[in-house]
Amino acid sequence: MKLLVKAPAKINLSLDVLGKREDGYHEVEMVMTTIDLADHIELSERHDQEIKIVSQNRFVPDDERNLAYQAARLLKTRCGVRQGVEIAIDKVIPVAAGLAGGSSDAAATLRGLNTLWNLGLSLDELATLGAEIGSDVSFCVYGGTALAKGRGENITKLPAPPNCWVILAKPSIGVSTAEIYRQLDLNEVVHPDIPGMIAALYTRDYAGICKHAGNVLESVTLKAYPQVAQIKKQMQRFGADLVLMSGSGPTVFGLVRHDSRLQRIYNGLRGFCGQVFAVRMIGEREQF
Ligand SMILES: C[C@@](CO)(OP(=O)(O)O)[C@H](O)COP(=O)(O)OP(=O)(O)OC[C@H]1O[C@@H](n2ccc(N)nc2=O)[C@H](O)[C@@H]1O
Ligand SMILES: Nc1ncnc2c1ncn2[C@@H]1O[C@H](COP(=O)(O)OP(=O)(O)O)[C@@H](O)[C@H]1O
Repeated sequence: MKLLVKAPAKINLSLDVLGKREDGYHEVEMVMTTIDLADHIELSERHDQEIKIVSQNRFVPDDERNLAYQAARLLKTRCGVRQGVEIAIDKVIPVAAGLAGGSSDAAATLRGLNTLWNLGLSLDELATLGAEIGSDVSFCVYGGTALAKGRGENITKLPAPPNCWVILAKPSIGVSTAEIYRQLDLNEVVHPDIPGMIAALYTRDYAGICKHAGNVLESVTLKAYPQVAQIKKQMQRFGADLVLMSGSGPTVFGLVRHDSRLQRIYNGLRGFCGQVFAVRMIGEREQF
């Protein structure tokens, strides 16, 4: 039997870091939302016990370093599953981009195998397991829009943002999340107004969302990679309503409501930047 699962990317509308923890991670508060840019994962039953990763993308590891592999191995061990699986990843989300591509592949694998292997686990149980794989996996298990606390695994559902376009610009560099957190100096950052962002989501206030968005990791990535700061400036100049880096970067996203302005920004960035996408927010939890 085969099963197709969608693994959508996320953007961080807000990302605040409150402090460093004893376990080496940082205490965060993030408002995250899923967007309509997704990897496609095909899960096929195998009659041996192996987990096999197949992907055409040379940046995607095909062994146990792959987060989807780790998701399958975790479910196999915890639920005592004997069967194997082939996980074919059709990679659309740029790798190491701040868009949680690997985390979303892991989350989609957890959801998909829960069905394929008839395990009967709830989304909450899958999200708890996901946290063992990576900080962003729990959010990706649910999708939609949420406040993420702790190291990212403590999820509270939020209303979807009002409908708008998201333009993503990914320069041809990859960024190490661990390295960006390591270089963060909390004395230097301006903390975003997370309660303001949450209130704006509840009142469907698009201008309020743009006003209260912020990402403290920009203080590191924009300095270390001037091309990211330059893309941000370009997108602002082309007239996006909000321009912000997603996660640890290097992807920069812009929000716009009007099609005419979307065209102008999209055309202006193409040729100037490695990869450019124009997508919709999903915002709501999907039925998986
Ligand atoms: C920055 C964010 C924002 O959504 O996303 P990305 O830019 O990776 O997409 C996340 O916090 C990333 O989540 P994720 O990529 O799952 O991180 P993990 O694999 O758990 O951790 C990678 C490394 O980042 C650091 N890390 C991560 C999360 C956190 N709350 N504090 C940290 O200090 C740790 O050094 C850890 O070893
Ligand atoms: N399924 C996967 N897809 C992409 N990258 C993966 C995957 N599994 C593991 N990785 C590794 O995770 C790292 C981070 O990739 P990714 O999840 O795309 O970025 P980010 O954490 O910035 O959102 C990459 O360097 C890659 O080697």
